[in-house]
Amino acid sequence: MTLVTLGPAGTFSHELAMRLYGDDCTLLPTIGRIIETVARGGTDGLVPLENSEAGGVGPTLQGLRDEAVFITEEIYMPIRHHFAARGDPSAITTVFAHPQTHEQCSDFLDRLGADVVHTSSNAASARALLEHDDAGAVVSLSAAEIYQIPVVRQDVQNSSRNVTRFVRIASAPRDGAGCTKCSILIDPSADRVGLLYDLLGVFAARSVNLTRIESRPSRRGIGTYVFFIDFAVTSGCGDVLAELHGMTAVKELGCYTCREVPEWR
Ligand SMILES: O=C(O)C(=O)C[C@]1(C(=O)O)C=C[C@@H](O)C=C1
Repeated sequence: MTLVTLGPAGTFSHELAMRLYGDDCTLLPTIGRIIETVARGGTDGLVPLENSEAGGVGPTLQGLRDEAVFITEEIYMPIRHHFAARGDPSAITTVFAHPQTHEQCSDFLDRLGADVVHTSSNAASARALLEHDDAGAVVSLSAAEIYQIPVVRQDVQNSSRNVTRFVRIASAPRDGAGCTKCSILIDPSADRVGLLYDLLGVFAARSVNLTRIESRPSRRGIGTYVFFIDFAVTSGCGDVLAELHGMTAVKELGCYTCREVPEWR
């Protein structure tokens, strides 16, 4: 089966897809298109979900909310960013960087003081550099190698423990075997006193451990939110889901296995 992930060649998503699943990848330019393609069926996808420094990846959270896709595996990968430049690095006035990368390398980029131009991926940043003699770009090592651009400074990420959590997505949920975590999206149609307290109380009452909660705008106007919730698989999970369904709108985003990949090089 071919796997769809973020292109062009040399993104972290592409690098991880090749490490885990081999060469058979279809590369698309946006996360939104990857998720739409997976929802149509026939292929799985690999997308970034959150980063230890920059938090949730907006287009992935949006796609999980809007499309009929399910998480089937989560993968944690350490992320190292490098600064590449053509020409004199001290004369650079423009740097190409993906928005997530910008946040993960904000200390370095702020100190550099150049204008940051956002791109659609780290590989797109490397490609943009090919067309500009006097610019810089923040790129992955694979992108620097593929597009043959010189790295002038290694490891420009804010934190040496920079990790991105990727998810494999499919058009159908996986069966429960071996799953360690589940994700849901809660969309409370109306705000009321104690709503979040009541929702979280359902987990506490069954001793189910919440591993993440993230609120995102509902897109129904300012001040209304939806909640992305991850929780560990334990015996009380089925009861938690049944109870939540009785209280509010819940979208089940899948239960999945977990793996961590080591730093590559
Ligand atoms: O642009 C890439 O290389 C990607 O694979 C995307 C992405 C992301 O959006 O989080 C993946 C890993 C890093 O956190 C930075 C960028």
